[in-house]
Amino acid sequence: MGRTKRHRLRNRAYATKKPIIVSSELAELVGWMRRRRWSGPGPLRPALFPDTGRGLLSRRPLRPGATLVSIPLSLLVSSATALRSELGAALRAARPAVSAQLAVSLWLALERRRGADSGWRPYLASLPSAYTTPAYCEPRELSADLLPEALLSAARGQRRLLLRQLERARQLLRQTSIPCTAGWEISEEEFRHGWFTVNTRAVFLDPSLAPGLFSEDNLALAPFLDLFNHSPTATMSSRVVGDHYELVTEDRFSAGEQVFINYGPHDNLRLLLDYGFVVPSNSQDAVPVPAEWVPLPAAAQDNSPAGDLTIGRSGASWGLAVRLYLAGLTAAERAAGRAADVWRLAPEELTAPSAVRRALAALLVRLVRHLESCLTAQRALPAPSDALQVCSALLCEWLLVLQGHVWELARRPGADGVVRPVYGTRLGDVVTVSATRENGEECYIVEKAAVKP
Ligand SMILES: C[S@@+](CC[C@H](N)C(=O)[O-])C[C@H]1O[C@@H](n2cnc3c(N)ncnc32)[C@H](O)[C@@H]1O
Repeated sequence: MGRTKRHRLRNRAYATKKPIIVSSELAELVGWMRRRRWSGPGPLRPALFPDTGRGLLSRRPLRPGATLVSIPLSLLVSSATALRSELGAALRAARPAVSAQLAVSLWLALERRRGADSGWRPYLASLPSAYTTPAYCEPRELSADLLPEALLSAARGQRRLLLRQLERARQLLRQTSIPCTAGWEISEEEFRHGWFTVNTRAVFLDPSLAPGLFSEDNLALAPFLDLFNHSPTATMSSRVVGDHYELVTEDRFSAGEQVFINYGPHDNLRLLLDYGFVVPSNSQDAVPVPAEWVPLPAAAQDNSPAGDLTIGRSGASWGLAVRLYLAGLTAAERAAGRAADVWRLAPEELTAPSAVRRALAALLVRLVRHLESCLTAQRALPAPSDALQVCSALLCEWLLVLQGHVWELARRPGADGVVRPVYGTRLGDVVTVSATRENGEECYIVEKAAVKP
């Protein structure tokens, strides 16, 4: 199906809020798989869903224990497939050894290049033409105005990794003499498509089932099975029965409902980076706090264990609570050995002292303001990429997490007459965004404990 038709269908799905059956789009894939000993889609039917895009719908009620799909192992694409291809000799000779992801990505790019001559064409045609991981953001979108630090550095890291792997892929191709690759310098776009096809769609596979070069080789693409979308609440398992790879659900689905599987207990940042989407109200979500926003006095650094600096639905992570606690100790308290308490106190005990509560209240407001400012800058962009729009969705989810702890109470004029927001927090403190300091930073004043936690 062409891009325009797919867009039209998607718009219709969003407008009607009902799934739209798209089996015909995948009829070629299904027919091709059937000719390769696949028994067929069984109770499933591809459909376009309003909230999650293309996925699989159940045609009849499914009970816990039902086998969702059973795919012949011969249809899985793993590094073993790449090793059996004309890339095999170069992959075997590569030093240091390449990763399974690189081998499969390169194999995919090569098969796409073969076009109609590829024996895998129906599968390749079923793949999305682009993805929405941050590596698909426009270069100008990877900026500190638009993305908070944790997301920006992860996105930049993803791009650097991609470019390094592209360089290796190019070296490997130069060592082959495959007719269709003569004079071909694989482009960043071709390689990126292969890389994120693997990233967003591969399943884990026991290496003994598809022995490859790589001892840690545990990924495989599974045609049709890779149409399942993710739900954090889905429970399922995989197994190999004879020469088939199967997924078994532990959930119940009614007829006409989308059937989900579970990609793992990922927070939304991980889902965005690895798969290019976020889940609304993801219970795993936690908002990263830049380390430089919680500086530690030199004397406290020895007692600071490594740990996540995040704020989740239940409050500050242990690592963040420890840092705030250590930063809030007076010299006398430190001299009295209070820093060692961090090893035995729970997060809520660490954040109980008023100095810590006040620092946390100011931090919460600073984070809210920072995310809002990134979102405002994103919305002002004339043509944001699809990938940046998913980044916006992540920031909105993060704001929702923070809004469980802090909210705008009122707006009132300060001593200088300028009207500024005042925030209430679950810590019982009121935070005012005060005037900007000389160095340009906003300054947050914690005024009084007025709001009951
Ligand atoms: C294994 S594929 C699933 C099939 C895919 N939707 C398709 O059209 O081919 C994984 C991709 O599906 C999308 N996806 C999966 N679960 C989702 C969800 N709960 N919400 C939105 N998109 C989801 C993401 O783009 C992800 O990278």
